[in-house]
Amino acid sequence: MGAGAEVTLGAKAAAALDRELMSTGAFSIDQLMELAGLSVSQVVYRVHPLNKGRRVLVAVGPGNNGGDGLVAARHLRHYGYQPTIYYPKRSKNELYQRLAKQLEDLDVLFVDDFPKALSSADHVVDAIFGFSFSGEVREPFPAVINAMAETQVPVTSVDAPSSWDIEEGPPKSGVGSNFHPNFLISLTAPKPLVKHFKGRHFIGGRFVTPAIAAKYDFDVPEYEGLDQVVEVEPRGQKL
Ligand SMILES: NC(=O)C1=CN([C@@H]2O[C@H](COP(=O)(O)OP(=O)(O)OC[C@H]3O[C@@H](n4cnc5c(N)ncnc54)[C@H](O)[C@@H]3O)[C@@H](O)[C@H]2O)[C@@H](O)CC1
Ligand SMILES: [K+]
Repeated sequence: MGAGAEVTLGAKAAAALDRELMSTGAFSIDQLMELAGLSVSQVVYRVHPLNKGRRVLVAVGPGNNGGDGLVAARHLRHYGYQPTIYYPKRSKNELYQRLAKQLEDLDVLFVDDFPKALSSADHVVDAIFGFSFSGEVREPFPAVINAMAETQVPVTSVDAPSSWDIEEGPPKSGVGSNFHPNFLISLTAPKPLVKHFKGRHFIGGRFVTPAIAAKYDFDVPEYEGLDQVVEVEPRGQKL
C-alpha cells in the first residue's frame, strides 16, 4: 500500500462517501449493506471458525450498522452457525423489515434479554452503532455495551466499537470507556478511532473503485482470492 494507507475517514467523510456511492456511484443501499454484511460474516468465519462454537449473538442497532448485522447473521446461518438476534429498536423501514423476515424464514431466534443470551453465546457481533453514533449512549443500549465490555466471550465490532467516538475513540469515562472488542472490521476504510484499537483489524471494501479511493485519499488494500476482507495493522497497512 502507498502513503495514503494511513489516511482514515472521519464521520463526515464516511457519510459523504456513502452518499456518493449511492448517487454517482450507482449503488443501492441494499447492495452496500449486503456487501458490508457479507464481509462481516467472513471476518467471523475467519476469527471464530465453526469448531470454536456455533452460537453467535448479533446485537443489532437501529440504523444501517444494525442492517449490516442482520445481513451478516443470514450469511452466518448459511455457513452453519446458529445466530441469535438482539434487536430492541426495530426500524419501520421496509429494508430492515425484509432483512428480519429473511432471518425469521431461516428460523433464526430474536431475543429480548441480552445478558441471558450472552451467557450461552460463543461469539458476539456488535452491530449497534457505526459512523453516525454521537453523544451519550441512550437506552436500552448502555447495559448492552457494559455487558459486551465485561464478557469473556469474544466480540467482533462492525465499523466501530459501539459507543466509541468516531474521531476520538473510547469515551474517557462512563458507558463504553472499558469496551475493547477483540476484532474490528472497518467498512470501506478505517475511521480515525482505529488508532485506539488494539485487537485484530480487518477492512471490508472490495467493491470500492480506484476513482472513489483516490477522491477520498485512501488506498484499496489487496484482497486475495474470493476474500471480501483483508487483515491489516491497526492503522491500515496490510499485514
Ligand atoms: N459504505 C459504507 O461504509 C457502508 C456503511 N454501512 C453501515 O452504515 C453505518 C452508518 O449507518 P447509519 O448512518 O444509519 O448510522 P448508525 O447505524 O451508525 O447509527 C444511527 C442510529 O443510531 C442512533 N444513535 C445515534 N447516536 C445514538 C446514541 N448516542 N444513543 C442511542 N442511539 C443513537 C440513531 O438515532 C440512528 O438510529 C456504517 O457505520 C456502516 O456500518 C453499510 O450499511 C452500507 C455501506
Ligand atoms: K458497531
